[in-house]
Order: sequence, then structure tokens, then C-alpha cells
Amino acid sequence: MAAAATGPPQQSLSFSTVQQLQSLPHLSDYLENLKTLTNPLDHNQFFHPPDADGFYLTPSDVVLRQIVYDLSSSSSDNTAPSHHQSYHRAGPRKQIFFDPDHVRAAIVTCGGLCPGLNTVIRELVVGLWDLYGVREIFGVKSGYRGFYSGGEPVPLNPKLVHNWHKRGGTALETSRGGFDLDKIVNAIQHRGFNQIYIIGGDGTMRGAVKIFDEIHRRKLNVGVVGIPKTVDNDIGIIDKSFGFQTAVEMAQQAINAAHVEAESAVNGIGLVKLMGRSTGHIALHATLSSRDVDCCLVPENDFYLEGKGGLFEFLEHRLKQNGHAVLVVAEGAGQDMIPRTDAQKEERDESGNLVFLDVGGWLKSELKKWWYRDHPDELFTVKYIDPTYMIRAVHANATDNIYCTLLAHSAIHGIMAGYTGFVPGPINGNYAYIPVEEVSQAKNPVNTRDHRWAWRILVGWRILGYRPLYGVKRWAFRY
Ligand SMILES: Nc1ncnc2c1ncn2[C@@H]1O[C@H](COP(=O)(O)OP(=O)(O)OP(=O)(O)O)[C@@H](O)[C@H]1O
Ligand SMILES: O=P(O)(O)OC[C@H]1O[C@](O)(CO)[C@@H](O)[C@@H]1O
Ligand SMILES: [Mg+2]
Repeated sequence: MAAAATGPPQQSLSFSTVQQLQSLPHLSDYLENLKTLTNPLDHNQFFHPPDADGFYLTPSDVVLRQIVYDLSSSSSDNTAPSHHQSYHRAGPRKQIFFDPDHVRAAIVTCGGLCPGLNTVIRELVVGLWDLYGVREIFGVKSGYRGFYSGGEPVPLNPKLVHNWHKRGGTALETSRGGFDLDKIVNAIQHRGFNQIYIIGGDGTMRGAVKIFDEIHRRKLNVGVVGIPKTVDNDIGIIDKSFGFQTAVEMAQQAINAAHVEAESAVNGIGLVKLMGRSTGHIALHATLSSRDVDCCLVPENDFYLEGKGGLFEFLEHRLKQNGHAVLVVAEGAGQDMIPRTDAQKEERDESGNLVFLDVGGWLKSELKKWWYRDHPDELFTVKYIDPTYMIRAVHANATDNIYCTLLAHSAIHGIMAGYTGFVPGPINGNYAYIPVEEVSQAKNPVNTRDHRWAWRILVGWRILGYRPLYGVKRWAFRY
């Protein structure tokens, strides 16, 4: 192609990056003489395509982790080993390592709720049943503790779960805490489970690593797969977690209400608190998609209230300019600024997560103090909306439902093929198998530094005062 008449000078650049294939644990790593069978999909009239060779995946089918490179740079982050990694592609294999007649699958959900949990459970059941002919599928009730306490696992079948994708929550129930490794693995052995599907967030994945390690140590013929669930979208490597988009969509209702309330008052502020313990993805995406939000506070960026570049100065400006303002805050933002008693400093939930204080309630009271101190004679209103569980206690939207289905089926194909200690997930749009240990350590903060996300950085910069005070609406349109 001819070089453009104007524009940057063209350089000849070469691209030779060696991709390291991330090894994936397999039952044959520690068990000898495992029998293999031909995949029953071979005889499935709906699945078996004319070109069977192209249908099944082999170990040479990989997904690249890094697809964006700076070809002119040899010393940039692009050379970091993690960016050169590739992962096995998810999907059915020609040979399977489990006889479907001998599979006893267990499904468990742990941690907080997330839209799509029931869809994943449903699709695990339907997929195991219809694709592979598995008939012994059990739901473990109430999280990790359900393996060893609280009654018998529930037998599951397609008829029972047929409409579960239309229900929020988890029909298997969930809980925090109760992780007792020995009791869990003893129960797995005692009940004869040989495929364990563990659906949960970062804490759950750390537990899954321990279960996988213990099963490995005991040399059990048991496959373990983690299915990452986090409404906060705080799990790394994968593109995003299921339920996140649904939550962002649900948050719009709260933002709309805050906007209406703010607009309808003199010097009105609509304040919305959204979930996000350590990451501000929900707050940020809800902000940017709404176009009604003036300021978004996320845990990844510190902010301050008073003085030049502080939140109050920004709001003062917006109220003068626009008569009202909408503020969105992620629950994990500003936690260091809220006064805590000694008891509150120590308070943790059953899983050991620090219990957060209500940043929304605190901000509301600080805003009022500020306004009436500086403007004693002017009207002012703060309407605080905390939709908390309303954004996650719903069923998944259409996009998340498809995502959950692909995740569940990827998990089944992987475990039937003998892989274990892995997580299925989309990387750059393609489903891959990632070692659960790697996923359990990978975080996914909002990237406030990368130039590709300049529009995001502005959200924080504006508050810190490095930029003129512009609303998100205006900046978001520019990019
Ligand atoms: N380091 C760990 N080792 C073993 N088990 C853990 C660990 N961290 C958490 N768990 C267990 O995992 C389960 C879920 O953990 P947690 O309550 O932190 O939720 P999560 O999986 O992080 O989900 P989310 O935070 O998205 O709601 C609990 O049963 C908890 O005891
Ligand atoms: O009140 P629960 O059920 O412990 O869950 C609240 C937490 O769970 C999450 O939804 C997911 O970690 C967080 O955003 C929130 O802090
Ligand atoms: Mg968590």
C-alpha cells in the first residue's frame, strides 16, 4: 500500500515475539494408565460436523494473552514474560478421560451473589447431561461448608433446572467462610465425586487452588475447575467476569433517579454508591454509559474534599455552572478517609474480608457540613441512593446469559478432556483455559495510567485538580 502523503514517517519494523504456552495441569501429570475414550460428541447428531478434524481442539490450539504491541519498543512492558503467554483454547477434545457413566459431578457456588450464577449452574447440568450423557450431577448447598455440613447434595437434572437462568441469586445457595480443606476433600472422596465445579470470586479461587493441590497430593482421579464469578469484575487475565454487564445496566436506574432528584432541586446533588470493593469498574462503566454523571470516585484513585482541586471545589463549580450535579462513588473509594473506631478497624466478614464503612452516607454528611458552612443562606439538597444488592440480585441479561453458557460448556469440555486445576475464560474474545493458581493471584484494577484509557484518567484527574473542571459527560464525548 502506498504511504499516505501526509502523516507519520513509515518505518520498517519486524515482529518476532516467542509465545510461551502456559502449561495446564492434567490428571495424567500424576496418575498413570488413565483410560481414554472417544468423545461422545462424535455420535451427537447436533454437534458432529462433517469435518470432524476441524471441530476438535488440540494442544496446539492457543489463545494469545497480549494482542497489542509497540513494535518500535524493545524495552517496554511488551517484553514482560506475562505478555508473551498463550493459553490452551477452550473447547471439546477428541479423546476424553472420563467415562460419562462413571462421572459424579458436584457444583458449588461461593461468595456473594452475581447475575448469571443460576445460568452457569443450569448450563453445567444441561451440558453434562446432553453433550456427554452424564447422569449423576449434584448441587452442593451453601458454599464450601456444604461439602461437609448442612445436608445431602441435591441431585440435578435438566428438567429441574430448565428455567433457572430466569432467576436471580443461586438456587444452590451460597455463603462466605466455612473453608475447611480436609473436611472438604474428605467429603469429595467419601461421596465419590470426581468432577468438581467451583463457581466463585477471588477468595473462592484461592480455595479452589488449595482443593486442587490437596487432590493432587492425595493422587485422586478428580478434576477441579473454577468458574470465575465477580460482579465487581476484579479478577484478572479474563476479559471481564459474567454478571458485570448486567450490574452496570441495573445501576442506570439508580443514576437516573439521582439525576432526576438533583435536577429538580436548587443546588441539588444526586449521590449514588455502587458495588466495587477494590475496583471501580461498575462505578466507572455505569458513569460513562449514563452520561448524566459529573464525577466518579473509584478506589484506584485517591481523592480529597477540601482545597484546590478537591471534591468540594469541583462541585461548587458544577453547581454554579449547571445548577445540579450527579456523583457516583464505588463502595471501596475513600475508605481511608472515613473515621473508624478501633472495633470497626478490625471488623471482618466470615471470609476474612474487611467490612467497609458506608462511603455514601459519610460523603452525604460531609457535603452538607461543607455547604452550610460556606453557604449558610442558600438552598442545598443531597439525595443519596444506595442500590447495593439491587444491581446483583437479578438474573443475567441476554449477553451475560450467553457468556455463562459458553463458560459452563468450556468448563465441561476441559474437565472431560482430563484438564484440572483450571479456569475457563475469555481472553481477547476467545475462550481459553488458564491455571486456577494464576487466576487466583491476578487482579484487575481499573487502569488509570494507560493512554488508551485517557478518558478514564480524566475522571480522577479532574478531582485531583490537574485539569480544568469538566464534567464526565463532556470528556466522554470527546473520546
Ligand atoms: N485464601 C483462601 N483460602 C481458602 N479459602 C478461601 C480463601 N479466601 C476465601 N476463601 C473461601 O472462599 C469462599 C468465598 O470467599 P469470599 O467470601 O471472599 O468471596 P469471593 O469468592 O471472593 O466472592 P466475591 O468477593 O466476589 O463475593 C469462602 O468460603 C471463603 O472461606
Ligand atoms: O454483603 P455481602 O453479601 O457480603 O457482599 C457484599 C460484597 O460482595 C460484592 O458484591 C462482591 O465481592 C462486593 O461488591 C460487596 O462488597
Ligand atoms: Mg472477593
